[in-house]
Amino acid sequence: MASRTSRSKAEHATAAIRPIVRVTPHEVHIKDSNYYDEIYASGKRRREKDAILVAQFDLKGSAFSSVTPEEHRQKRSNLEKHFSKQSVTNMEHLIHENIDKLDQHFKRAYESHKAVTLDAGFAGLTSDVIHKYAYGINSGNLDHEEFNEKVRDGINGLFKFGHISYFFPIIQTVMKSLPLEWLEKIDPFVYALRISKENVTHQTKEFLGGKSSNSKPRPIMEIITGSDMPEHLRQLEGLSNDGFSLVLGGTETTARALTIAAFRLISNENMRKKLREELRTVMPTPDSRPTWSQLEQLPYLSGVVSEALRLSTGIASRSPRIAPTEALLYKDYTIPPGTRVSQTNYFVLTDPEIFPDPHAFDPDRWLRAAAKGERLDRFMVQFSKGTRNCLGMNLAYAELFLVLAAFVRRFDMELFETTEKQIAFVRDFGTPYPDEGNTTVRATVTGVIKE
Ligand code: HEM
Repeated sequence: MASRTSRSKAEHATAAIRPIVRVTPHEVHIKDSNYYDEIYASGKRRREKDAILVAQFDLKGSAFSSVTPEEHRQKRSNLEKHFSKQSVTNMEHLIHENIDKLDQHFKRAYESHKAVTLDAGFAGLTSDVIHKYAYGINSGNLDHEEFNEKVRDGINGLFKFGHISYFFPIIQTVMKSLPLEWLEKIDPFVYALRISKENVTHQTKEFLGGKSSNSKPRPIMEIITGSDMPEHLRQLEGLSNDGFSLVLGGTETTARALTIAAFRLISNENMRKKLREELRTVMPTPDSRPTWSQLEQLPYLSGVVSEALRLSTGIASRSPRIAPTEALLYKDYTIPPGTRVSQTNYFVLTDPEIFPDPHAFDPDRWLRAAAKGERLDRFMVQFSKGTRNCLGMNLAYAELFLVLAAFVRRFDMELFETTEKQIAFVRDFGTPYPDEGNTTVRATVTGVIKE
């Protein structure tokens, strides 16, 4: 399959005439890490998304697809409180329950000497957590013997299909009207996308009809579809698409960050030992269950999490903003109001002026920066910035801290038939992909830590 955008092609294109390039007739790209906050601004500085660009994802009526700040605020405020730091802290037990399941997989793999596919395990975990939190259902990925290798098919479908439907919007209507059995044969990824969307719509409809999940605490979608919510917000399409963006956003990005970290930690024994020693302070035994808040205090683990987020990139594609009433000033340039302006997150996250030797996974860079009083976190744009930043970032952080702590404190692993090639960012389909297939890391479990 042809790649959507080759990373190196994009790098060369923007490097040639940096830092400001008109990348399409309607969009200006500014490659300057210090200018990011101007484009992705918050507060009173009005920023909109582009209606044509968001339409490619077919998530009508959702917070993600809102164009104006007013519409966005109304939709997002409904969801936001469930992803505050406090709310995520309150649902930590859900993450722990799924870590326990992953743990059992790794212990069985140790006994059977079979290789485990870590990326599928991590995507299974993030998907099971968000399904339970948002819908109160067990999506059961971690109950499969080999995890659920197909868990990411729907997401792949969305990103790959979104690119085509951006240029040919009519194709969305065609794909929706095709019988499922035909669609399965034509494109298994778009088929998986339609199945997951139909499931989410079905669940949302049931909640809107008054069904109770009997889950404690009540799942987010049950709360926001409740009869006590304002009627104009209780619309099936918008709510289903909000639920679908949670499920989509909550799976692949965090799983990829976990996979990149796992690859580096398995490959580097010194790093693993250093982290394990630090973890012993809050995990006296391998089975200890530290809290996210305890783990966040650990400087080396924090460095590992930051490097995982930085080098996994998050969203690879450009996501422009429009300042509808403000002319943006960049050096000698005045960008007229209404222009799409973007900056690719990857360029900031690997800017050698800010992160020397940018492709090295180096948790210590965070400790060195802190000792010098440097604020590298200002350039951590993987969750974007401003009013349209990531809704689920606290959940992503909690999962990263809790899963990586258990992974390193409890197991030793060796890579199995996996090289840098399988984790490299070569193709951009919304999130980064290697040359072929998904980001994949396979490993054998060589030790279960006893003390
Ligand atoms: C490492 C993990 C993650 C990364 C790197 C990430 C990255 C991002 C980015 C860059 C955006 C802005 C997209 C844009 O410009 O349109 C975004 C938005 C969003 N993310 Fe995440 N995300 C992550 C995890 C999550 C999780 C766990 C959830 C689920 C709860 C989630 C749900 C969303 C939603 C719903 C939006 C749309 C927010 C809005 O427009 O108001 N993300 N994410």
